[in-house]
Amino acid sequence: MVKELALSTKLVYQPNDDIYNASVAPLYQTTTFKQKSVSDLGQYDYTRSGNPTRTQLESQLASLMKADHAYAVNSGMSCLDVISRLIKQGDEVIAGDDLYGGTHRLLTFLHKNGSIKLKHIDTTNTELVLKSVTASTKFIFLESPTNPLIKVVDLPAISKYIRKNYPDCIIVFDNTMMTPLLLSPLDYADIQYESATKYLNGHHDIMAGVIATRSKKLADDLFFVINATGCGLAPFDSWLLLRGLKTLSIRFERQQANTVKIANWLESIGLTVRYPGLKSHPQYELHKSFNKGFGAVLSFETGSIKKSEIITEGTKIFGVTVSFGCVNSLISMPCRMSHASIDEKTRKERNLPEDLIRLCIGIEDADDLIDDLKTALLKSGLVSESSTGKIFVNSVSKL
Ligand SMILES: Cc1ncc(COP(=O)(O)O)c(C=O)c1O
Ligand SMILES: N[C@@H](CCSC[C@H](N)C(=O)O)C(=O)O
Repeated sequence: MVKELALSTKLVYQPNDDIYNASVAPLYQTTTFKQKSVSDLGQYDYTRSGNPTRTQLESQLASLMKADHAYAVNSGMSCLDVISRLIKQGDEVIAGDDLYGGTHRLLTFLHKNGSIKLKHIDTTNTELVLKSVTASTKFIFLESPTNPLIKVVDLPAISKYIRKNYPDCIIVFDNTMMTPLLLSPLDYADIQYESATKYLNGHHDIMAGVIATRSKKLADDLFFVINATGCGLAPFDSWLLLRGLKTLSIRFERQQANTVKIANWLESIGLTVRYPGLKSHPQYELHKSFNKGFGAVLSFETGSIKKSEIITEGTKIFGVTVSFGCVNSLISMPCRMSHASIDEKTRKERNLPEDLIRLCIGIEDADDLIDDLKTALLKSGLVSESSTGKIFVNSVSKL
């Protein structure tokens, strides 16, 4: 039996069949392909329908995602747009109530249009999910750990129940936070998608998304929409993503190691930190039971919007930036930035704290990052430094 290559090898080992044996897959920066005859299209005719650079990327992504079919599109939101076009008018859809703000925005738009019947529920409450899914539920949208509250969804339990009782319900999983390195969602879900803008590319220089499935029927339907709407990833962006993928494993390893160190430091000074790699996380064991790591995003509250603003704006190495997965460390206030598309009333209903700070850790030196945070925390007055250099939280005042 041939031993399967490890993901870290598959990321850099990208064989291609270039006629000149180029070490790096060539970039086919072309819109059209000449045909042998009017009736013989050949493999490619038009880049919206297919392009060799995109095919190279898609076959690598399929292998990484343990999928039979993978498609590269022009953003993570395009993935959701394509998938949502498979929903038939009036179909009931269940979605988590702590999904990424843009996901909430598009699904809510479709609901208000009357295209879908959407129920937002707390999908980290497994009992509630099992009670809420019925024969009318055609799609369920899940994400874990959630962004930005870092709550864990019991994907294996939910999948087992749905597959046994409602095999026609399509389980869609957004794996942006974990990447194929830490989780293979297709072991549990019918469709996996990821914003490749984040870790897969890793350098914040392209927008991209990936949709993967093991079902031929779903793959055909997804491809139809991608070709019909024209959201396939452009050749140059496909080429850049192929390059970014090569360092995913090494980047993510460093990002996680830094995050563990920073999460422990923040906890040690008295803050309550949301990170599934901390034993204090209420779902630490659950997360560990089906993921191979903890990721590189954490969040914490300060008890004061003003202090959160001073901390966020008071860092130097951390960029005040939306998004995550970049080699650079980023700091943000989700309610003002990435999740501002969720209105204030809904944020309140979903217990999304307005003072929440999200850290997305990069590959810099962890001690430099801690020093940067220390300076900003001291500036905000949230923490003090003792004569022996010990940092401690003063008190978490009310909002
Ligand atoms: C979890 C998650 N899914 C999907 C998206 C959408 O991806 P993109 O920005 O590439 O459209 C984002 C962020 O934007 C995200 O955080
Ligand atoms: N203005 C953008 C905000 C993008 S947020 C990107 C990312 N998913 C994150 O969580 O930071 C928008 O309106 O979508």
